[in-house]
Amino acid sequence: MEINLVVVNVGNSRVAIGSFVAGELTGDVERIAVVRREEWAQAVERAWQRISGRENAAIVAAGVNPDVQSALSDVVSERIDRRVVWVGKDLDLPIKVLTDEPEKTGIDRILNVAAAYEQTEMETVVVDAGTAITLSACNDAGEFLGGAIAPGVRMQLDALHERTAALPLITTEEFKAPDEPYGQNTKQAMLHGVYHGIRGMVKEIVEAYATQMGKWPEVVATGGDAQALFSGWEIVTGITPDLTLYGIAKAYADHHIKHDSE
Ligand SMILES: Nc1ncnc2c1ncn2[C@@H]1O[C@H](COP(=O)(O)OP(=O)(O)OP(=O)(O)O)[C@@H](O)[C@H]1O
Ligand SMILES: CC(C)(CO)[C@@H](O)C(=O)NCCC(=O)O
Ligand SMILES: [K+]
Repeated sequence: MEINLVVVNVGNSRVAIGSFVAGELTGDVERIAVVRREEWAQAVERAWQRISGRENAAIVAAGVNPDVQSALSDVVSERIDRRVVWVGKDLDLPIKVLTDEPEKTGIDRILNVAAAYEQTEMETVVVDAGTAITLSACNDAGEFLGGAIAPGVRMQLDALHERTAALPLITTEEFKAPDEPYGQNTKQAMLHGVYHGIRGMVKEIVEAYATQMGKWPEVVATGGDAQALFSGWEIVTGITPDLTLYGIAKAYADHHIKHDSE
């Protein structure tokens, strides 16, 4: 079956939109703030125009943000006269999820692990540095084990500024590895706290999971802050920008392989 899809990940801060044409993620992925509804609606329409004439064209989405997800469903039915195919609701999850309540585990985390495991085929930890920073682990059979949830970069920087009198706002563009050994001014000191704090957390948690697993896992990073945080770091095996979108496409392909022959 040829895969022609618009894939949409509805996050907490941004909507990510990509197109798979003949099975390949083609063209730029657009990331637009969830509040800019008209802009992301137009991006979905543009993405649809790339694939609409093709075999089995569909719009497949996943999300962790119910209000924006229902806005996406409305936009797609009004402007494209299609129904969004939702992973988890209309499509089976692509991996087995061993958490206490799988339906409450973030679908982005599940899809990240599914997409990463497809490449690694071994114990894997995905670090998603988005609005929240999540770690999500699977065993060597690709089963989702659980993980960790912590505040993301933007959230940490905003909280430091908003809840103090003296701390400045650091913009996303300013966020990078600190270049002073001790943080000799306020902004450098904040970068030391947030940048090294997150890397230290990731290292500590990966070490704990490696001990549990009895083996060092592959560590794959994704999300808006992955490059700034992890570029060139030996703990992270690779940075894959659009992991969740690959997970959405995989869920669609797996579901059809399983059900079309029935
Ligand atoms: N151009 C940008 N606009 C917004 N955030 C950006 C940008 N570039 C980098 N970031 C960083 O990306 C992070 C948000 O990540 P991302 O966009 O992956 O999250 P998201 O879309 O809200 O997804 P999720 O809710 O799934 O984490 C913020 O902490 C911010 O620092
Ligand atoms: C943790 C976030 C916000 C990360 O996007 C998302 O995966 C989510 O809302 N998860 C639900 C809670 C859980 O994963 O256990
Ligand atoms: K994300």
